Amino acid sequence: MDLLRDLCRTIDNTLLRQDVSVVEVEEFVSRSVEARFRTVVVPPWMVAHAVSMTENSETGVSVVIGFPLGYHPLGVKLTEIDHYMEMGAGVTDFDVVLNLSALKSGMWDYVENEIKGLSDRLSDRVFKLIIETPLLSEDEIRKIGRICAGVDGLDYVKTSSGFCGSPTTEDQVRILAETMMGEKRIKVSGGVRSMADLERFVVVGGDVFGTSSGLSIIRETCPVL
Ligand SMILES: O=C[C@H](O)COP(=O)(O)O
Repeated sequence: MDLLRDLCRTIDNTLLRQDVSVVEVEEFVSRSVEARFRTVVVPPWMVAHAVSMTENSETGVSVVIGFPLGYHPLGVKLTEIDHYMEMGAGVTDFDVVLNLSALKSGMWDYVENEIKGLSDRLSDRVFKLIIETPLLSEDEIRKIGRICAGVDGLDYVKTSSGFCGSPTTEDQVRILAETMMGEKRIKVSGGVRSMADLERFVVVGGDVFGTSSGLSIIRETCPVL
């Protein structure tokens, strides 16, 4: 049972479908709190509700920023962040999508300044940067990995929004882990569907996992949950 508990503490259980109803989110948050998942990730307009539902539990709330495409100006992302900061410490984690358009344009200074600007604003929260590895070349993963490794206050590099059309692969995680050499933790997300997926990503360097299959993954081990 301890192993199962440790496993749940590595999972940000995610429900971000565009057409999800309030009732579905409520059921999802209740079950996630029972399972003691690390955090729940819900549509932004229901974050305040999730915060009230997770109060006094071991489960935090992650909010997504600039989601899912990431190409909002930095000022817009910061305004979004401030909106959730006002909800208090119950919004524990911020998962922010990087500006991939700037990255693909070779605007590495812009990219680095964006990450630093976000990190300054998120100094007292868990800051995860979504870099969308399925859309990046090996060189680009290495370059963004090196930048991320050098930014104080960035807690996790997260592989994918889960909305980019392709899953995260083991190779992408391995390259990222090699490049960052333990300087930042890695949240693997986008296509993590089973315990076997989770295990293969642990082997290549995943520390925590974002998945919309959290409950079915733990039910592989404990069917009563
Ligand atoms: O952050 C997590 C992702 O949105 C989940 O992606 P997934 O639906 O592929 O599990």
